[in-house]
Formats: sequence, structure tokens, C-alpha cells
Amino acid sequence: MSRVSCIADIEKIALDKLPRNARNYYTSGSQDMITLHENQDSFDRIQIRPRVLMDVEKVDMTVKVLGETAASPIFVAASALQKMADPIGEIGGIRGAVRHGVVHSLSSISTASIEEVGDAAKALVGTDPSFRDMRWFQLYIYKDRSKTLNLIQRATKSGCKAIIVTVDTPYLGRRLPDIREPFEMPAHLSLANFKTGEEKLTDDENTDSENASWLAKYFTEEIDASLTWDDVAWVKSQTTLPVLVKGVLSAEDAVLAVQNGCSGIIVSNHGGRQLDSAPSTIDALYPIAKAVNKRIPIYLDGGIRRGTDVFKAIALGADAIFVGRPVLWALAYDGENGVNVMLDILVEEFRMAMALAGCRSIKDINIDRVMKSSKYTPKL
Ligand SMILES: Cc1cc2nc3c(=O)[nH]c(=O)nc-3n(C[C@H](O)[C@H](O)[C@H](O)COP(=O)(O)O)c2cc1C
Ligand SMILES: CCCCC(=O)C(=O)O
Repeated sequence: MSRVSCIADIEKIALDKLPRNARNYYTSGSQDMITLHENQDSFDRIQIRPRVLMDVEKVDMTVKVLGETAASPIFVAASALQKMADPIGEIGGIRGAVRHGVVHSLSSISTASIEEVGDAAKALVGTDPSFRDMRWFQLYIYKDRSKTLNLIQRATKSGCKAIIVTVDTPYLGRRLPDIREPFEMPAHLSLANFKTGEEKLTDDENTDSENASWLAKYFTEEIDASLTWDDVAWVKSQTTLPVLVKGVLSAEDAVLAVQNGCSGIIVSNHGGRQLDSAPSTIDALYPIAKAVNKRIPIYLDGGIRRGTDVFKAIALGADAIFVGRPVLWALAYDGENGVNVMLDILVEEFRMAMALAGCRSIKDINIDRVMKSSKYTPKL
């Protein structure tokens, strides 16, 4: 095939290559996938208002993030079980992020361990002055707090710069492909952050009852559904690292995140995999940004597939964005090289969007640069 030109090209190749089991797990959203589709469709209903004659020969894409500088606002989201996409798994993602000087987040439920990902980053970071090791760790709070604490301590020890507490997953959303044909963890893979064997579940556990996917069962059995802001305070009390919450969709919760001392929020609906009919993240963003009023940084994920999407998110109040599935497609497309190609494309598209919209730096991208498309008809 000719060269890939956009994320959709990479996705198409990946979907053809991935085994059915992995494809179902990666692509699925919950229930009717209304939110999953809205995440992307909502971006199409926003237009960019360009300004001209702004001298855009040089465009500065750098952003400040928790006291450091990232080369662009295009970060790697935490997603589980990446070795199903390619044997390099999470190591491909961290190497791509280090090379691109951007934040990488690692899932609690990764197939390469915190330490392996840390070692990969440390081995690469000194080899070029533009490389950055900006690892954040995504924490699921387990019912067993000693297990949770172990993850926090290992992330801290290995040099992660922040802890992201995912707060939208008290239970795993109902993903219909996984109910119809329960997901099976390939036998050669394990949940690398846990060595007890208990997390290396086998196929037999898929078969015993309706809805018996091990993913959903794993969540119900292991992950604490009783969390409140007190548990976020507990995480904060156990680490000196900045703590962010991921999965905020309302201004009320965003203000609570500020009041509870969070160092940032990630506006996310978990890629449309949790509450179906939750708003798209780009629609949820602006009221949140107004309520937070720059007191803490706001990040966004969900449906970002093009540089213009990144631009729109920043215009509506995000400090930076994360991409989830594009990383998985990239790994399936061509492993570590795929991640580099994917990030190169997004960065170049974003640079082009900034230049053509007349923005020389990130601070030039503001609410005046976007408008609702005339095709937009609110559904309410
Ligand atoms: C296959 C898959 C696995 C995921 N695993 C996790 C996870 O372990 N922890 C988490 O906080 N979010 C997880 N997410 C959600 C992502 O962090 C992110 O919110 C979402 O993928 C962003 O949407 P996008 O895929 O449209 O970019 C996962 C998403 C996918 C698609
Ligand atoms: C048991 C793994 C769940 C990871 C997750 O967050 C997701 O699939 O969305």
C-alpha cells in the first residue's frame, strides 16, 4: 500500500490485521455506542475561524505541563493490554512518546510492567536532547489497598511524574461484543504489574455464566466501586506526586477536583466505553473550563483523530489532549515505528492547523478561533 496519510489510514490497516478478539476489545464502546460515535462526530460540528497575515513561518507547539515543557500537546493515553496489538506493546508507546517529547500514561492493567516501561524511557531519554521522559501512571483503586499502594510506590520509584486516578470505572461498562463473545486474554500475556498469578486469568473463567467476560468479572471482583473524594485524598496522602482525576464530565465535579487539591483533571468518557449517552468530551469541555477558570490544568481525551481536533480542544479550554485508540491502531499497524508515524502525522496536522488558523503559539488558540457549524442542530 502507499504511505499512510492520516490516522484513518492507520486504523483501517490495523483493523484488517488485528485478531477478532483484540479488535472487539479495542474498538468497542458501551451499549449502543452513542457516546463513542459522539466523541468524533462532535468535533465535526465545530468550525475553526482562521485569521490571516499573522506571520506563521514559525509555529511554537510547546506546552507547559506540571512544571515541564512538552514538545506538543498530543499525549499518549493509558489503555490496557497493548501487547495484543503488537508484541512490543506499551514499550512502543513509551518510546514514541519519549522521542516526541510528550507525556505517556501507563495503565495499571498493562502488559509491560511499570519498571519495564521506566527502563525503556530511561534508556532512550539521554540519547537526544529533545527527548523527554514524562511518564504518568494511571491508577485503578483496588479494593485491596495494599495492592493499590504497591502500584503507587512502584510508579513513584520508577520516576513517574504524576498519578492519574481513573474515576469513571466503578464497574466496567456493558460492551456488547464482549458479552456476546467474551473476551479472552491470550495465554502468553499477563497483567505485568501483578506477579501473584491471581491476575493471570484463564479461559475457563469466561464460560461459567451470562456476562462472564473476565474483564467485567475482574473489575467487579478487584476494583473498588465505593470510591468517593476521600479515596482521592487517600491517594494524595500516599504520594508526593501530583494527583489528577480522569473521567470528569461535569463542571460540578471539576470544581470538586479543584477543592480536593487535584493537580489536574482529564475530561474523559473512557473512549465511550463506560456510561453510554454521556456527553462527548469536546461538548463537555467548555463549561468545565469556565468553572475551573485556569486554577488547575485540564486535559481531554476521546475521539481525537486529527490535528484540527487537537486545535478545537485547546480553543475550548484544554491544555493538552491524549490519544487512546490511535496508539493501539499504530501498534497493530507497525509496532514502535507505527507509533512514531502516528504521532508524526498528528503533530504535523496540528502544526498545519495552527499555521492556517493564524496561531503562532498555543496561547493564540482561544475561544475566538472556533464556532459552531451551521449544520449543528442541538438534539435537546
Ligand atoms: C482498549 C482500551 C483500553 C483502555 N484501558 C484503559 C485503562 O486501563 N485505564 C484507563 O483509565 N482508561 C483506559 N482506556 C480509556 C483511555 O484512557 C482513553 O480515555 C480513551 O481511549 C480515549 O478515547 P479514544 O480512544 O477515542 O482516543 C482504555 C481505552 C481503550 C480503547
Ligand atoms: C480489565 C481491563 C479494563 C481496562 C479498561 O479500562 C477498558 O477496557 O476500558
